[in-house]
Amino acid sequence: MQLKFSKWHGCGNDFVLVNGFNENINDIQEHSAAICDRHFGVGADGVILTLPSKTCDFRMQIFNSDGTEAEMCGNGIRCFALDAYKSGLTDKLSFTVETKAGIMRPRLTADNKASVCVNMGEPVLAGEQIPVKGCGSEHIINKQITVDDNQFYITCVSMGNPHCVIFVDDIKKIDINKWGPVLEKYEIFPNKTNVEFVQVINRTHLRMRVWERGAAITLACGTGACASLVASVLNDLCDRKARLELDGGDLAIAWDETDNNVYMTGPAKKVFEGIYYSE
Ligand SMILES: N[C@@H](CCC[C@H](N)C(=O)O)C(=O)O
Repeated sequence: MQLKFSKWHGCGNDFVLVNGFNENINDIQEHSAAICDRHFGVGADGVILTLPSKTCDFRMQIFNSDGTEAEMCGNGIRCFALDAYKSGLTDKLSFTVETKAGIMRPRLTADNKASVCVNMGEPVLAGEQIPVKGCGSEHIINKQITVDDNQFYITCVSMGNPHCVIFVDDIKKIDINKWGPVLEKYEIFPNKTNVEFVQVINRTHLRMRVWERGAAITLACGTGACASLVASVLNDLCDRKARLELDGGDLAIAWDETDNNVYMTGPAKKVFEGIYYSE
C-alpha cells in the first residue's frame, strides 16, 4: 500500500489527511492505527478522508488513532476545509460537508484564509440521543456519579459525538491519565465518551483539557470545546460566547441564541506532505 497524504493540525490536534478523490482508500480504516502510530507510522491523533458526496460539496470521514470511526471532528473539519480549498478541490470559501453527525458548514475567514469558522449545528442534550443509558429524554446537567469511590458532577452534550464535561477548580490538579480512560468507558456511556475537564477562568474564558475517546489525551478537541461551552452555559458558568483555552491553542466558540447552532472559529495549518508505505 502506498498513500499520498498531507499532515495538518488544528491547535495541535493533528491529522493525516488523505484525498479520497485520488487515492485508493478501500481498506484505510484497518491501517489507521498504524498510520497514527508516533513511532512506527506518520504519527497523528486521527486519519481524515476527503470524499465525494451525493448531497453536499464533500463528505468527511474520521478515524481515531485507535482505528475506531468517529461521527465528527471539530479541529479536523477546519483542516479538511482549508485543505479542500488550498488543494484546488473547490474555489468556494464556504461550503457544505456531509459527516456522520450531519451536515457541517465551514467558512474560510478573510485573514489569509488561515482560520476557519464552522457552523457545528445544534447541540444534542436529550440523554438517550447522546447517548447516556437509562435517562430517556432527560438532560444530564451537573449530575452526580460515583466512579471508583470518587464523586464527579457531569454534564453531557453531543455535538454529533458524545462528550462528558466535568468542571474543576484547578485543572492542573486533575489526573487525566487516571480518570480519562475510566470515564470514557464508564457503564452509562454505551458508545463510550470524550471527557472534558473545564476550569472556568471567567464568564468569557474557559480552560479545557481533554481525554478523547479512541485517541487518549490530545492537545485540543474542537467538538469538545463546543460541548464545554454549551455545558458551561447550561450550568450558568459562562456567556454564550467564550474563548476556549486548550493545551495547543485557543478556539472561539459561540452558541447562537437565535438559531441554536454552535459556531467554532480557529486555525488550521498544513505542516508537511508525504507518502505512507505499508506491506
Ligand atoms: N479531536 C476531535 C474529535 C475526534 C473524535 C473523537 N475522538 C470521538 O471519538 O468522538 C475534535 O476536534 O472534535
